[in-house]
Amino acid sequence: MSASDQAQHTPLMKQFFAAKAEYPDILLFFRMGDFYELFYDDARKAARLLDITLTQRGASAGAPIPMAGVPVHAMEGYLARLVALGESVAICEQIGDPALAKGLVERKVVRIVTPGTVTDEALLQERRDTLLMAVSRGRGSFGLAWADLAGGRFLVSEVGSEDQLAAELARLDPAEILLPDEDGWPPFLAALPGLRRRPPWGFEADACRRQLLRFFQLHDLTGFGLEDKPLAIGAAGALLAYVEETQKQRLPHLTAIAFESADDGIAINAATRRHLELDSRTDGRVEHTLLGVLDASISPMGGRLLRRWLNRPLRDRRVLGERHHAVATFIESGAHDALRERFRGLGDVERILSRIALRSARPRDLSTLRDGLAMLPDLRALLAPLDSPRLAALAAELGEHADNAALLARAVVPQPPVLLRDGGVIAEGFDAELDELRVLSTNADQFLIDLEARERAATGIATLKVGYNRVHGYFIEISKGQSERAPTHYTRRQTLTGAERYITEELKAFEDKVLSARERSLAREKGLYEELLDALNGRLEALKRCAGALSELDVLAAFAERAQALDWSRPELTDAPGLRIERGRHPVVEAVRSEPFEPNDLVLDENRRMLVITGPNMGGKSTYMRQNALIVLLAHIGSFVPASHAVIGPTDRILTRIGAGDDLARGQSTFMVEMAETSYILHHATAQSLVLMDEIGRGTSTYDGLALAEACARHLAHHNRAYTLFATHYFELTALAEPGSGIANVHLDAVEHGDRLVFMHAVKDGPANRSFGLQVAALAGLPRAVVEQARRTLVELEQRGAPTAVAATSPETLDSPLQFGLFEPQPSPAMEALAAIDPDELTPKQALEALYRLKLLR
Ligand SMILES: Nc1ncnc2c1ncn2[C@@H]1O[C@H](COP(=O)(O)OP(=O)(O)OP(=O)(O)O)[C@@H](O)[C@H]1O
Repeated sequence: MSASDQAQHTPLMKQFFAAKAEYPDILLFFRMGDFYELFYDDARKAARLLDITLTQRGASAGAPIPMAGVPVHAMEGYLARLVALGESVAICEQIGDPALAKGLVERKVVRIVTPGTVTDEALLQERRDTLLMAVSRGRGSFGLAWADLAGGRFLVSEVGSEDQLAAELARLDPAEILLPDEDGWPPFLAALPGLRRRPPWGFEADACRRQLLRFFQLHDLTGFGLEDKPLAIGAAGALLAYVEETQKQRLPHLTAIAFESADDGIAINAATRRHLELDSRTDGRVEHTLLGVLDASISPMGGRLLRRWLNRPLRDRRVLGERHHAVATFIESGAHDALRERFRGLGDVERILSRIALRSARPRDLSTLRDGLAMLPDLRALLAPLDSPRLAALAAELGEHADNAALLARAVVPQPPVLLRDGGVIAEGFDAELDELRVLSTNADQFLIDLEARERAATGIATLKVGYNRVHGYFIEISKGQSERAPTHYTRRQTLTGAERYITEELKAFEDKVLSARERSLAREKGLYEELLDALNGRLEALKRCAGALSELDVLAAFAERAQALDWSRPELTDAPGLRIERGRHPVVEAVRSEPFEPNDLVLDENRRMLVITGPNMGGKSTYMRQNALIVLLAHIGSFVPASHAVIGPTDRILTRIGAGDDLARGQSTFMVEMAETSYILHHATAQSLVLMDEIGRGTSTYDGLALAEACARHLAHHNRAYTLFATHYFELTALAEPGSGIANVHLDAVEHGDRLVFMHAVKDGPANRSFGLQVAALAGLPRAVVEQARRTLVELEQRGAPTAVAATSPETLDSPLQFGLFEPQPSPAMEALAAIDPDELTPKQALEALYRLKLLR
């Protein structure tokens, strides 16, 4: 629509176009009375996304205007849906009172809601961070900044490759991503929801550095460890500019930037995260995930911290050792039960503090904070006798906060109303002036009752009433029939069908006094509330530390509860390379199964780096592999583990290749995905990595698959020297386990009981001897005729001697290329003789002689 077109529009639509011009890319909610209306393309888009009716509004500039609207009272729900879809919304309000406005009421965009910057309780998920992220780019490397505005956290990092960028995006799962508006970004980024392109100069390091210095009021960024990190600075600056632009207010709760080094965590790439189903399943559901089993935290902030920990296992054995020790201390003392009981009344202190900083805290936020702070002495007393360095440190971090607790206890009524608007939040006795104003307005009721009685007596009209209405104020009401008897000093104020309303000098004077007292009392209360927020903001840093300590205590207490309830044990993290797990279990499979879970051991060390795992389908190969990865992961977040004992050496990465469906969205076939993931593993696995390979080569023809699987196994064992669990259906690979090769065979088993197949689920040394593929297929309900046909084909194949053994593997031969010739039929004199015979040329006698000759050649 051109400017000249717009000139012909109605004044209202002109106002709309002016507001829309400032926010061309996002939806504009335009307040009109009890509705927020959307027009033109916004209306079409909202109608589609929110399933609301697309209508038309009159005509402007000669054409009807497409329009859709949402009622003001239901706005939060619609906003929540839009931000969940990655959409942003500018909210344009009516400024001033429409009743008083001459002509068009003034309107202004007062708030911008974007998926990554929301802080309203109603728009956030309780137990999941909502992150805004910015990504900057250098030569082959990237700077990342992410902020959790609702939690008051701001972090940055730098990564050296697209793969690492993808891994970080998968880990952090931001709701909104800011990218410089340039070409050449990897395709996986373009597909993410909540993507927002920003001018590239906004990511420029020097300008961003200045901006950060201004925002944090610093002289240099060394305190944040950022001085030599231009990419991180560029991302942080771009992020901050966007936040300031959209929030239109101060952000005192962003007090620092923390640099997160990738080396501090165990690297887990996007595929591995998906395969291990840490906090969501491949089908997107969250039940039956590791988080589902592990998260026994009570407060929402504890839940969020636990999820953060789970997604970033650490390598620092000192930190982890302290966590394990804290969990053990809880279990020994039983103190976690009492602590958890207290936490039930805790509330989301972390987010409340952010709302206090952003000045959007509601009265009940303050009472929740008050009750939380009042708990601190009790919590500290529970922690005091415990002998654990981490718990002692957390008790100190909690702080005293006696002054804050006392202030809130004095200031806020025990159960405040939802909104400050109607008053009644600040407690009696907190402020003398407020108390006085309140007495005035409360005494009003008695005054009116007295007045009514007096006037009834004076006039003799028993039905005379004193009342109040918002437009006309106080009045004396006399029914029509009696109105003749109204005294002369009554001035008529309003005539109704059945009654007349009057005012008197006395009532008017009273009205002025009371109304102003009520107004002043509300204003006073608002002022006091603001002062209260100021006071709390002055102590924000210490309060935030307290919230952090509360969250961590909640998580550690939850670990203790889980360890006890599920019979998990304290893992041992050592310098010695390798992995020894006794009676390990899969935490999720165990939780879901009704029958008992069969525990299994695992030993991997310098001389036993790879296990080739064979066994029937459904035998438990995948479960066994994953349970070991999950045990390693749990140990590295500070949790106990589902095993009777686990000793775990240094681990830098967990890498998995586990079958999943086609990645049709990215146009890749199953085999392509399989090979891409395998390639990533072969390029990244080190001698400290734990690698799970499940059925490599299954996605292609038998020979190709076998050849690839074998070559990958050799590479992992010899070049990467990673600790590898290699599950396969190719029995040929069991031949890799030669003495000195560092490779060993283990297998799972099943036994047939008549028609039934019983899976033992126990991992035993050595290769499997049968696959039971047909039995499992029959169990799965394949038609009997098909299974019978398959059985006949199998017998034939076995008689023909289909692929059998791979060359024996010794360290010397590990490097040699795969010998394809092994799989081809060996030349045999009998076969050659047979090929030379033409049956049509032979007499019966010659045929018989030929047969005798062939028998001799065999
Ligand atoms: N140790 C165990 N104890 C009890 N049940 C188990 C155990 N391991 C596996 N199971 C059960 O067996 C099922 C199949 O296990 P899993 O998927 O690991 O088999 P698989 O050998 O990888 O099969 P496939 O080769 O078909 O992929 C699991 O869903 C689980 O219910």
